[in-house]
Amino acid sequence: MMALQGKVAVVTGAAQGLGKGFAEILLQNGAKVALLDINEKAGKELETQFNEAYGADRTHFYPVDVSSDQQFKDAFQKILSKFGQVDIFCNNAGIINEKQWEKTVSINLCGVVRGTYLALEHMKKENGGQGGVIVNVASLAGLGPLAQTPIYTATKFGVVGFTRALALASEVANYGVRINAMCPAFVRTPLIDSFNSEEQIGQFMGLADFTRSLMEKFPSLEVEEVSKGLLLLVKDDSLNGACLAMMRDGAGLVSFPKEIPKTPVAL
Ligand SMILES: NC(=O)C1=CN([C@@H]2O[C@H](COP(=O)(O)OP(=O)(O)OC[C@H]3O[C@@H](n4cnc5c(N)ncnc54)[C@H](O)[C@@H]3O)[C@@H](O)[C@H]2O)C=CC1
Ligand SMILES: CCCCCC(=O)/C=C/[C@H]1[C@H](O)CC(=O)[C@@H]1CCCCCCC(=O)O
Repeated sequence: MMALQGKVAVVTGAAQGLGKGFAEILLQNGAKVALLDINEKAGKELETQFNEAYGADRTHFYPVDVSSDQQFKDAFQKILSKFGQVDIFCNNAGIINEKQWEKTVSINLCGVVRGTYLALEHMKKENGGQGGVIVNVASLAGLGPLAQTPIYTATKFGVVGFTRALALASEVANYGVRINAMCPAFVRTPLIDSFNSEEQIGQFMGLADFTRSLMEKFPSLEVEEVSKGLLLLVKDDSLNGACLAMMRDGAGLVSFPKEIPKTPVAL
């Protein structure tokens, strides 16, 4: 089990919702945490709140839009200057916006790739790094389709595929870095209001009742429950390439088929 005392973590989308919960559980377990978010006001307020609760200088906020390469790189350098190292990197920032779908891809998928490559470059043993762990936040919608949000679904399938491929690369090439994904069902955060917003859902608003019925099938999780899942993926040294599915009735590591299950067809 990886001990978190003295480790340095980075969490994107940390100003509210799941990111805030992830940052807090890492602080509670002894890590220092760099908070990254596009929302500067909420981020700075959270920095003050966390430093008061967990000790001065345990946390610092960096304003970053994960869809900007430059902002991400500049912040990473500042984090290294302040904290000296990065051991844990959680790519959590994400949005639902089917209307501005290219923006959604740039944040949910490209943002995860940007953060992962920055972290990997620093952590990789072949570059003189100390190893570490990266956790990418996907969704249950990265394992099965959510009809109301095809672009969101595509980005989350992308996050799962990217994570699994890179985890395999890390194993084969011995990077010394573990890369895992989280796939929670609905979680009680401001994000789930998006399903009722025409601004964000656009042409798929007619499917709102369908999503509502799914929410009955997958009752919302609380941030604190999902945060325990992050801690597991960070601490358990045996996990690389793992996808943790989390639902109200329990969590589990997803078993992916070794062979493609298929029904034969005549061609
Ligand atoms: N709430 C839910 O039902 C579920 C959420 N997720 C995923 O969890 C992650 C976090 O979601 P929530 O906490 O629910 O959302 P949220 O909307 O409560 O928080 C998202 C945070 O990300 C920040 N953010 C948005 N765009 C950004 C950008 N370009 N750069 C930096 N920060 C940015 C926001 O300012 C906000 O602080 C997302 O990736 C989401 O897809 C996964 C499964 C379920
Ligand atoms: C271990 C199991 C994998 C099971 C995958 C699964 O159950 C997928 C379910 C989806 C189903 O195809 C139809 C759905 O809508 C399910 C996804 C529910 C997504 C909740 C995501 C919420 C969010 O990201 O905001």
